[in-house]
Amino acid sequence: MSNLGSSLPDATAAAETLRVGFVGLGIMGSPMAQNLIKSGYDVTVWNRTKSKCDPLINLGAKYQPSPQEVAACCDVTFAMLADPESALDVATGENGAASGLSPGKGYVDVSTVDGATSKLISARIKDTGALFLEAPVSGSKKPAEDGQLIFLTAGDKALYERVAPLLDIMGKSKFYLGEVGNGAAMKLVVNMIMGSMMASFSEGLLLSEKVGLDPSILVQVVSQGAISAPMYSLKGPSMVQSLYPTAFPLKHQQKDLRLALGLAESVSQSTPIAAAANELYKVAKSHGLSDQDFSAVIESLKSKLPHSKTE
Ligand SMILES: NC(=O)C1=CN([C@@H]2O[C@H](COP(=O)(O)OP(=O)(O)OC[C@H]3O[C@@H](n4cnc5c(N)ncnc54)[C@H](OP(=O)(O)O)[C@@H]3O)[C@@H](O)[C@H]2O)C=CC1
Ligand SMILES: O=CCCC(=O)O
Repeated sequence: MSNLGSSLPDATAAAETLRVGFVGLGIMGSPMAQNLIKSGYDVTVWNRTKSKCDPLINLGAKYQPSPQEVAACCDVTFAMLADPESALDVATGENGAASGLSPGKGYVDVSTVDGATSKLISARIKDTGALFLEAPVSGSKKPAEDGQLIFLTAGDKALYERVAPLLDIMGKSKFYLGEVGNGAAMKLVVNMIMGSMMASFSEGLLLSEKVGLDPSILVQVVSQGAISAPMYSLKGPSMVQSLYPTAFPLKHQQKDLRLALGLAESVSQSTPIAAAANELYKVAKSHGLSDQDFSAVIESLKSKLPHSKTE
């Protein structure tokens, strides 16, 4: 029986009594934490850039000045960080969450990272006697706002069960995939497919235009056929206008392709389509499009690229 299972209150009464930490309040973390606050949870937040905490504090969240102090005063702490480096640092670095954890507590990392990073974080968290769950999400800014994310979890089953009511507030479904690393791998495979789909869609939009077709009509045709995907209907109209309002930053999509290619390499799986797509995202990054939506990858296929910038 886990410490967490024996020392935390029953899930049925959890909303009133469970103290929830949330560190990392970017595009995804902010709406996820907001949904927990609105559901009545006692939420304590931290973010590297403190000003991003303010809207949540105004909604009733408490604030602590470090991940360590968040973890120390909460039963369960969620982390939504940019990449493997920041996820590792916030969990295990100086004043990181691990230094505030102890038996009876839990740490849930919902960032998209590779399995090796997730295992490092897990080992450090488990050293403290706390429980660990990796739980990256499928779904972007709007699903995060609407509580419609898909959680891909792995790790301590007792923690999965304990936080299930919270995952149900932030998401529409959740998968428990066993050992730490499996959630990360599932997420990377999904985002590898997504990155290639977006690159291929970009080629189609530009080709249609070049042969004299209206790319807006291509978007409509695609949306009614077998290759229809919400992503094309959602992003297509703005891509046609060369507009890329950020929901999923391009730099994160390229990070996910890079990590997925590493995963494929580790098992000698051939992934030439994803490798080609990754090159397009790298070109887009080198032209200053990192913080635009990942649909801006289309710009890397245009003969006139936006103003160049070295990153
Ligand atoms: N946006 C999306 O559609 C989706 C994103 N994801 C994944 O979720 C994660 C977060 O994405 P998203 O919210 O979009 O990203 P953002 O870039 O909006 O937010 C990143 C967060 O990480 C923090 N951060 C970055 N570097 C550090 C550091 N060195 N130390 C401490 N904190 C740091 C940022 O803090 P600060 O505010 O100070 O910069 C911010 O809170 C990523 O792993 C991404 O791949 C998963 C599903 C969908
Ligand atoms: O990691 C980002 C995923 C975005 C999405 O699933 O729409």
